[in-house]
Amino acid sequence: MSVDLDHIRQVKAEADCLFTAADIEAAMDRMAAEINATLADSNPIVYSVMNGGLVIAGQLVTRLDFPMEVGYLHATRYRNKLSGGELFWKARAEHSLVGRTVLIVDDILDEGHTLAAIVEYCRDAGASQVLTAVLLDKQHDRKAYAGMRADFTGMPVVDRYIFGFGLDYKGYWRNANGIFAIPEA
Ligand SMILES: O=P(O)(O)OC[C@H]1O[C@H](OP(=O)(O)OP(=O)(O)O)[C@H](O)[C@@H]1O
Ligand code: HPA
Repeated sequence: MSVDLDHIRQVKAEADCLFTAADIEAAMDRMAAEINATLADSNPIVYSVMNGGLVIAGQLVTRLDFPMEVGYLHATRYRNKLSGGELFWKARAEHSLVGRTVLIVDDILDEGHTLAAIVEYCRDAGASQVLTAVLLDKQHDRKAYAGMRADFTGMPVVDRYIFGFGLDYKGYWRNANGIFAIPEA
């Protein structure tokens, strides 16, 4: 499928910056302090949820100062589209999860179906404790279940389609160093 790069560039040029790189750094510092205080003695496996979790997970783990294993899970619900569908698994855990503490790191808790399914999968695979960390928690009442929250959250974000710092717009701009919202129609 061909991509109109002029359109991709235009979306970035016209987007609203919701959080700067400095805002994100500060949020990751706060998250890391909480995670260091909570998980230091748990010998966890820390999983990035690909693709969106790649950027936050990479930068978060360097702030964590205790022994851990790291890896990735790949589950996608949006598949480069602007609204979510059925969860599609591309890669499951390589480690045995039996008796382990698992920390799942993702870019965003939006409706939460992705994280809910991953948590259920880790529990079913025998993990003794499954915790979740997200950079952003989108504010709306469409969560997978009422009151759903991650165990560690960086920042709340408004209910708009956003990109940057792992989040994509049509597969692009995961590399944008900030959180941006496409203009409202
Ligand atoms: O809370 P939800 O409504 O389930 O949405 C959150 C998920 O959606 C995005 O992934 P996506 O399916 O777009 O795949 P990607 O990580 O490859 O972008 C994001 O990275 C989360 O994993
Ligand atoms: O707002 C979003 N932007 C990009 N990817 C997403 N996945 C869930 N919500 C979003």
